[in-house]
Amino acid sequence: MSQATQLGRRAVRIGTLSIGDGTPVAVIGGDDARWVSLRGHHGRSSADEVIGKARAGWPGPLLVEPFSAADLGAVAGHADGVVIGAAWMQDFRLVQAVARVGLPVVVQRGQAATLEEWLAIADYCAAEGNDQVVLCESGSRTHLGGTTLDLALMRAAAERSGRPVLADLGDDPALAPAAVAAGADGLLLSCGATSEVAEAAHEAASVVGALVRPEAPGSVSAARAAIDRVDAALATLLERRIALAGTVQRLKPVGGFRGRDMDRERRLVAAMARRAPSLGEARLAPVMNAVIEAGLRVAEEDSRR
Ligand SMILES: O=C(O)C(=O)C[C@]1(C(=O)O)C=C[C@@H](O)C=C1
Repeated sequence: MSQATQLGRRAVRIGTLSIGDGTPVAVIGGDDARWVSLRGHHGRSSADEVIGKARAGWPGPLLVEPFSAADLGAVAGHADGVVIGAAWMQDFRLVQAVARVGLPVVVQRGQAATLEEWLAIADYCAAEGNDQVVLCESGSRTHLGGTTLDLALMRAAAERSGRPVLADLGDDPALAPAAVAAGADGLLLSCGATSEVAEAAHEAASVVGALVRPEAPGSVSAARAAIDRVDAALATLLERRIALAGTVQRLKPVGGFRGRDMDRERRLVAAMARRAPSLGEARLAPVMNAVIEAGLRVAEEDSRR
């Protein structure tokens, strides 16, 4: 997605969390926001109790998936946003009632819903005067069993609607990097996601996000947080580069500082300068010299072990 398309999109605020519009990829069910589902309780638990407990344990942005419209009073009192669950997506009365609460709405795509049907639910909310809608791709039933995420559909929803989109990863962070690369503004984890799952999703959001998503921070702290994500990507790549440079040293007839190939170094700096034109060859050369020498030192230390 081009930066222009991204910046032209309608960001949605859920409590203190902003989703879309040049903001970092959010992890919901992780560090950025939490959610609870009253569906899991089959409407048997008191909404007030379940939401109150969630609120007591988490001061940040909180979303709630209601079991029915009867829960919406409690939701309005304690939550920052409402999730319309995939199984409920075409319950038009519930959708209408949820939209009227006035909180931001996350619309999960029903397992068999088409793009048109999904986008129509967002329009339903807008027709009720609530345009704070985020679309969440929650997967379709397929021959693989369970549900299979359709990241192309998620991307099409973002492009067609201009609304922020989430990828529902449940308890499996394996597709987190792909979802971020496909343009997800946020990753939705299951309500009970473990800290390992949340950490993996957060890592993908930071590292892959830094590579593929331009951000538009508007404050020093937001710009520093964006720099931290870029540094996380840089460190990941540097670690990988050190390992590969070590492999070359072992494979070359003469490795280490003695086998240095300055012509190769000049060529790689020139190639990098094409991707980093603001630095250019002259400024990149000392940076890469330091990186290469650090790699050679690590390789020589490793060879002595
Ligand atoms: O390509 C090589 O021959 C390497 O040894 C790798 C490497 C590098 O880190 O990229 C390191 C030293 C050489 O002078 C050139 C490049």
